[in-house]
Amino acid sequence: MRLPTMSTNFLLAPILECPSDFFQSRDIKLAVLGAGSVGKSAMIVRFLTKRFIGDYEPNTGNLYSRLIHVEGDQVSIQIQDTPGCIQVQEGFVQMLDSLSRCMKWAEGFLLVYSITDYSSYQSIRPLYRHIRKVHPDSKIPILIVGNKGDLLHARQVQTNEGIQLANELGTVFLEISTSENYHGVCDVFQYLCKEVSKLHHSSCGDKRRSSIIPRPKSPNVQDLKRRFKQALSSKVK
Ligand SMILES: Nc1nc2c(ncn2[C@@H]2O[C@H](COP(=O)(O)OP(=O)(O)OP(=O)(O)O)[C@@H](O)[C@H]2O)c(=O)[nH]1
Repeated sequence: MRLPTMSTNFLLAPILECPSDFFQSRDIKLAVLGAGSVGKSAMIVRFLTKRFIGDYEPNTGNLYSRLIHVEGDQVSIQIQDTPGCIQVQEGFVQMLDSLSRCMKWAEGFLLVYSITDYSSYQSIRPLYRHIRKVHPDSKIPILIVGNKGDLLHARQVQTNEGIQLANELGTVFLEISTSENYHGVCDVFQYLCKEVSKLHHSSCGDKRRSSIIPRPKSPNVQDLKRRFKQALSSKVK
């Protein structure tokens, strides 16, 4: 097969410079964080399998990869489950190195507390600040989730407190029950995937715009005629 000649190379150049993910979307990388046994693993498994599985080994940080549909498009997602052993001291998060690495890696975050555990709610603000420090770009999507919404008799965090916190931090908030409502869990992940995909598309648009090579100006017709005449007259001489 013949390779493209110079002129077709010129046409291809701007396209080849665009990263391949312009045509095929990149993986969506999400992290689920929360202090204590707030239901992180249960939420992820519920979203990916539709099943609520009650008992998990204390989580050491599983990474889940799946193909899912977001607004009709198939996308590949990776979800990092994280250990709940996050300590908050004087408003600052103490965490393992692996968790810090995960924070850098992720492009969208679910911050989960349990409505039955006030201290898990109190850790959301420091976690949020930590993410903002790692990602100073304010666009990174973060969603606050109050889980275990079915355990009303054991409620320690009022729905209003979740809403207020989200308003204060400028994020979105949802109260859900992983055990009782698959759709709530699904909404949470779908929302985050959509937000991350929007960012992918806008960043690819920016890269594409900056990678387009300006097209050389084509000589105008008068100029071509003049050069043609010149060439002819020099041959006649
Ligand atoms: N009633 C009720 N229980 C839940 C819900 N979500 C999770 N659980 C239970 O809460 C416990 C902890 O859930 P996990 O998913 O292991 O929590 P985790 O945040 O991953 O915990 P770590 O591994 O300690 O980080 C389990 O017994 C779950 O069955 C819920 O919506 N309602």
